[in-house]
Amino acid sequence: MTMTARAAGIKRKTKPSASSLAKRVKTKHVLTDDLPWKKVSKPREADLGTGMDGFLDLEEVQDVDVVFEETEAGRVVKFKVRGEDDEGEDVLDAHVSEGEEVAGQSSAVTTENIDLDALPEPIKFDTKSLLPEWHSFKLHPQLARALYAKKLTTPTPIQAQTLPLALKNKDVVGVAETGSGKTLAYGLPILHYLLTEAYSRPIPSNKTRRPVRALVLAPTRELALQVSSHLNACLSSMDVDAVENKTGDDEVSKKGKNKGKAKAKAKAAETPALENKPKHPPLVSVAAVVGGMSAQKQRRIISRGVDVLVATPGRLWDILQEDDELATQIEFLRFLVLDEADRMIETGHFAELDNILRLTLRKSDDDVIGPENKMDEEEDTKDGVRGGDLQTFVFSATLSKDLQQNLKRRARPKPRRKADKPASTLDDLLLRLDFRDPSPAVVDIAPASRVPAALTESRVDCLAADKDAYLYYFLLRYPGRTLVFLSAIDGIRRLLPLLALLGVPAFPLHSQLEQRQRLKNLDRFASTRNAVLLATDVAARGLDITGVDHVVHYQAPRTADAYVHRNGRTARAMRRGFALLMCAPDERRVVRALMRGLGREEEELAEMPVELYMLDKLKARVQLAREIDRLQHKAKKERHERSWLKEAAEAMEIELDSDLASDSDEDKAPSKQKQKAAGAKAAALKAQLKAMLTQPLVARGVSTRYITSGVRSIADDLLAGEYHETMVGMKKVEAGSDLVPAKARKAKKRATKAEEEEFEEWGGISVGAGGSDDT
Ligand SMILES: Nc1ncnc2c1ncn2[C@@H]1O[C@H](COP(=O)(O)OP(=O)(O)OP(=O)(O)O)[C@@H](O)[C@H]1O
Repeated sequence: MTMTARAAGIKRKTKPSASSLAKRVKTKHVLTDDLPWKKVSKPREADLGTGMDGFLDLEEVQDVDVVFEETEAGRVVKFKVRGEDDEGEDVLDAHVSEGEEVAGQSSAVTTENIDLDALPEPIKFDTKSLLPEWHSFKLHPQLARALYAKKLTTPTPIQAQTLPLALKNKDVVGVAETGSGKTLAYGLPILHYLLTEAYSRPIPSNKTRRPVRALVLAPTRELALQVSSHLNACLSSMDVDAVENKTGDDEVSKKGKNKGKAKAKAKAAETPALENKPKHPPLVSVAAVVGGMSAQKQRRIISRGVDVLVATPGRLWDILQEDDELATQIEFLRFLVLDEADRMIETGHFAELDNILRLTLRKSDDDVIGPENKMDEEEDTKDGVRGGDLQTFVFSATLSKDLQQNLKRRARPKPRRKADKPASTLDDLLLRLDFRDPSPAVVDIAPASRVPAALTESRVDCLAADKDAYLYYFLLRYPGRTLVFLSAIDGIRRLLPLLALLGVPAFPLHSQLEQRQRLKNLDRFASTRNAVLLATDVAARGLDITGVDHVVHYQAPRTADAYVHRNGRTARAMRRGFALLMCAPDERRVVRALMRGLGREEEELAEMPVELYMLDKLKARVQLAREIDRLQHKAKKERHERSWLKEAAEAMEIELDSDLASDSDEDKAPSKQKQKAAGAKAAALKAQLKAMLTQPLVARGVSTRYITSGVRSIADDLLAGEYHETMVGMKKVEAGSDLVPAKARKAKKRATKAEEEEFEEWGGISVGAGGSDDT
């Protein structure tokens, strides 16, 4: 019989192999965690999303009998693994292995045909000629190959400045603008160290539990999964090879006469043909441990041995409380990283973070009992820093200058006793970090304004009640991938059906969604060209979503740091990006304060131009969509209340009063006729909206019949390739290219103050039921 198991809520049945049944001779009892789980590919038809390592894994197990045994404690389930021979654990390991990859981690693979005493086959890569700008760092060839394959030919400034320090064992505090490559700034030195170590010792058996050598703590699950997958990508040789060969081919076809040279280059990479070689366990493995996903599976992965553990503090602390061995390993870490440290104290996991960090503090010599399998420590010292000791990296785009100064000045902390009070602020926490380095290096290359050079900022002043229409205007006016930040989940829930009715593809992302759904929505957003992600600040930090064109602050963020990080989801890795701040009259003070917090003036933000004539047309659509949504919401609520009442009465075996059971009472339960009428009204409004949506939106003074006539000729736009398909008569331009400079805006404001006041008094459209701003 074959047993199937649930991983993140999915079941799958598989048949046992005929051979395994035929050869069945022995059985042994094991725990669920020790069963030979094997990853299977995600079924496409299940629409589970792609591209997020660890998002949802499906595992199956074969040749396992499920046995129910009566014990004193009651009936218990036991699993029996059938084996072909009597080699116990070996048999189990061999099953676990084949081709398994879990949570972005290449896990145990069969060690059959592998000479465990041999050193891993060295990798060669000609960094000097293929990646000259990385050459001086002398990174492990496997990393150089990965960088080459990913076409990361030049280190970013933060990488260039922190790598030499980190590679000399120094503790590093790195501050650089969002999207500037901080992950690799700390990831490369860690992987370099671990790979160098792994290639200089015999291939490890998959039976020994390797200790965790590096711990990366990140504030959100998505960020932890992203970091894990980012680091894994640097270790995945197969991927590297594929792209590398492709790179060679591309060069051949592109350069034509340089054919021979390009081929020689590709050859210089000297990619070992890995496909037909026996596989050994990964020499360095990276895995993520985050909440919202199977804790059992994460424990299993850790128990198999992970070199780099990327974790959110909450889940890691849960696991640590039950896993003494892991707790000991954390005490003897080689690398500790706090990614987005300043966010971590806001997430409600501060206590867990503090607890985890306490494990990394130096103990008095009497307390120290190293883990059995602790690697030999290096004894060399570079720049006064002893190798082999814990090395700490703290990275963020926003760490205050004061804090950096304090870090530099700080005295070496004394080991703390357990009874010490926990830290309560970021400064407190960082100052209590046990840097082994007497003078941690602080590299702060964030621009003073904290605005990446490639980001264009802008604002639009509008009434809170008009924000939906302004957002809709923006989405139609500047198509692209837009990330909209709201300050409350209610706001997302309200806006989502509204955008759906208006035909705008939008996905939600907030903490009350299941993790599976969160990752799936991220995936869908990333793979849909003109989509909207409606998110709370859970998406503000660290997320590296390819091709986010715009960030919209539907509500002003509460802090300057939040503003910086939200904006940082666009304009990453030197790509252009645009951020729009929607500012209602009652948010002006907040906006002023947050701009001051950035050392800037409120007026510095240029204004996004809005064609009021076009906006009015959109307001009519929005108004209608709100009314439909209100009717649908009301009908749904009534249906839900009635069925709940009925079910409760049935469960209690009581009869409902006739006025509750029947539909006769006007106030409490509308008649079927009333319901029907409401349904018909909603349907009629929907038809009206549909008709509206099919009508072209034509700017004032434009003739669609005679394209060369009218105040604005659309023929010119057509010829110039600037014809806007959705808003006819408006130029198709990138967001940010038509901004009104702040000074001009000020002058205009003075001149038209009276006019503006009139506009504000008019107040735009009214807010339907449940349609208030969720701030
Ligand atoms: N040397 C490089 N050259 C080009 N692109 C790079 C380089 N290093 C990293 N990148 C890319 O830059 C993007 C942003 O990197 P990363 O997520 O590490 O930024 P970050 O500084 O951590 O941002 P945030 O502050 O928002 O967390 C990623 O897509 C990454 O692949």
